[in-house]
Amino acid sequence: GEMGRKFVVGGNWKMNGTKSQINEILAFLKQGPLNESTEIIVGVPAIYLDHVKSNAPANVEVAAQNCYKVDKGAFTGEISPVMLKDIGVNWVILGHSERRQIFQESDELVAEKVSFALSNGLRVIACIGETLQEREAGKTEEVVFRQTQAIANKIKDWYDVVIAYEPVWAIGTGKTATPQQAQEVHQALRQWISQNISPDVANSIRIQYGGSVTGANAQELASQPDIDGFLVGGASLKPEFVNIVNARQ
Ligand SMILES: O=C(COP(=O)(O)O)NO
Repeated sequence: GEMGRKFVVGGNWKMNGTKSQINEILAFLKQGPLNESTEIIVGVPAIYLDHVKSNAPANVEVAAQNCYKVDKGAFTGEISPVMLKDIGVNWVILGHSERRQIFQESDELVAEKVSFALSNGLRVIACIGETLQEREAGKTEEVVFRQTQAIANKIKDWYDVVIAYEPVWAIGTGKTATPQQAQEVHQALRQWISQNISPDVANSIRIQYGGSVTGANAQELASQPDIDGFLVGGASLKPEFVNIVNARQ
């Protein structure tokens, strides 16, 4: 990728899959062919993490879709980053818009989760993005800067962080941001990072685009200089995910 940033494509399965459906996904991932120079991470429902970890191809990393901000204790239903490391899971998706919108996770809680996950040796895909209302009010940049600032307030090192910019109005809607719309936000965010964190972090951090990415639109999006990969929902459950992984040669 640009400036030596390794292209990274995440597949967020969300709350989808049975063991047999997952085995079908693993089969098409195994068949590939998957571009060797692209980093691939699949976001798996927690209950299947060990199964996928044990059966995924070597070049496919496994991520949890959430975890808590404490290592153990009386937090019924929650998952600890320590447990994820214990079963060899090295990635976690945090702050997904569905966690923020449906499960009311605040910027603060997301930032605490990111910080705790990193301090426990996990790598993080940190999700940000504006709602349609915020975009229509011209607040897109204000929102994504605020969400990134909240994380910056809690962490020191960014080398184990990938940012996923996912405009909420494009998630699951079939309404994809145009390559220009996406590039504009990615570029503004990278600029903001350069000014508010450091030029080094700005140049090296990967910023994924997410929101109705498909095999048909992935290549044009991938050609944008500040788009370093994708976080794919619906299409990651289908064989076309292979085309999305290979969108940048
Ligand atoms: O939420 C998403 C995007 O979902 P879709 O690709 O289904 O729009 N990625 O985390």
